[in-house]
Amino acid sequence: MKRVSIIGQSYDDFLCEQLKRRDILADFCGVDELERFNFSCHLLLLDLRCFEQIVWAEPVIRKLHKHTLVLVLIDRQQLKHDSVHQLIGQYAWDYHTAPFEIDRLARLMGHALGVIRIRQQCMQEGGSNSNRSSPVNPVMRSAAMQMLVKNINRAAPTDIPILVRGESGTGKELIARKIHTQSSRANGPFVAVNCGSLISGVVQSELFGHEKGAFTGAVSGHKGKISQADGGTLFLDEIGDLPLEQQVNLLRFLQEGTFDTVGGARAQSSNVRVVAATHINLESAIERGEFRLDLFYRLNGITIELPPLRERREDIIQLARYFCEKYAREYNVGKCQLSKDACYAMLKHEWVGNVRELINRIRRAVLLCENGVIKTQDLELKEVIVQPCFAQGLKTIKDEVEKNALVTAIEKHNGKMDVVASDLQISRATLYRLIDKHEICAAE
Ligand SMILES: Nc1ncnc2c1ncn2[C@@H]1O[C@H](COP(=O)(O)OP(=O)(O)OP(=O)(O)O)[C@@H](O)[C@H]1O
Repeated sequence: MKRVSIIGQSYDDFLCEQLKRRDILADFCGVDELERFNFSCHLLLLDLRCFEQIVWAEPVIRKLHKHTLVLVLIDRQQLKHDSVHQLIGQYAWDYHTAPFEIDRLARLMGHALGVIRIRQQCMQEGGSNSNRSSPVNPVMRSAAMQMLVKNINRAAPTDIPILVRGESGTGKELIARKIHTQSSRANGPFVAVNCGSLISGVVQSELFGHEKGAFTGAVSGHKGKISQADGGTLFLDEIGDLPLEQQVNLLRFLQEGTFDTVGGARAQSSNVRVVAATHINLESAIERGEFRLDLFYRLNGITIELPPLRERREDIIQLARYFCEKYAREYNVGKCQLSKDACYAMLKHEWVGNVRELINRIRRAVLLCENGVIKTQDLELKEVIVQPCFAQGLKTIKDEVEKNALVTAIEKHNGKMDVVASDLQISRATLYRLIDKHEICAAE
């Protein structure tokens, strides 16, 4: 039996019965009962049909585990509201519009549950060989990301703890995996723990493990995440959400290398490199007394600050193309291209959900677009009226064109400089001078 959590309805007999017939168990939760909701569920159906105001929905979604898939149920006329558009664009894996058709909805859920199963399998395989689960090529073309790459290259081979900071969806976990694969521990496990989604009461057992019979229901011993990561990297995501009493235990482990399992008589040890991540301001959490200063110093050997996507707009189109290709291949829909207007709209958009929002919009657009061309509407973005901006001055415009031509040619020829120079009909010396002038990072 598969399970789905439904927020927005107290209980719906008909829906419950229909889903049960299809082997799906539904847990209903009204918006006034959210304190009892299990935020680490796998699939959430957000029923927005009876709500005029949906301001409560975003904070709920933000509390979910990041691998939770969100389906949204809405009335067609709600699609006219910007807030609903934004919510779907940023967070939804898919949506279902009324009239409510149980077959269509069950198919959608079946598909989502299938994706969840495949992801879980991949993550389990990734636990024994982390290379398999990390995306091949993180897009990092912008100057800001190139700086970051330099810092990662220096810090990764050491065992120094790293704190990755950045807004949600900027790629903190991806960076943590990159650090792991570039470290001497690359052949060991990469174990990720989302401290925000650990269920209170079992946090200590999840992190440190428990012995058989340690508490009611502990019918066998359990290896905690710290032991699982022995010889590899422990990625502590959303570290700001770790309860204070567990912060003390973690600090002890980081200082002394030992920890106690729940119900264990002897201290255990594990050899891990810790990479932690946060999207909240830990300094403010320390001032509020919610995060320990000594733990902050322990975790923060080096800080890697991931800029939000709106502050590295040079990456937007490349990321969009990367995910376009990826999903076109995955969904077997043939070649897919971005129209010029869609590119302008993406460059103007604020991307509050960062790369995760971009992925959501592109994935849906790949499925919805016609003739393999993604238009602005397919991305559910606002149309941008492009006016020639002569105010920039001719020099700036020329410089931009020159830089774009260089970057495109370098990419096209995989950094083979003699071929790039010949394609651009300039000498190698001029090519290197221009690469320096535009501060392009191009390794041959
Ligand atoms: N530079 C990048 N190139 C390719 N994919 C990226 C890049 N940055 C992020 N992604 C993808 O965006 C998605 C979100 O990234 P990730 O989970 O690492 O973000 P995060 O900052 O850890 O988010 P959260 O704070 O919500 O945990 C992932 O699917 C990741 O693979």
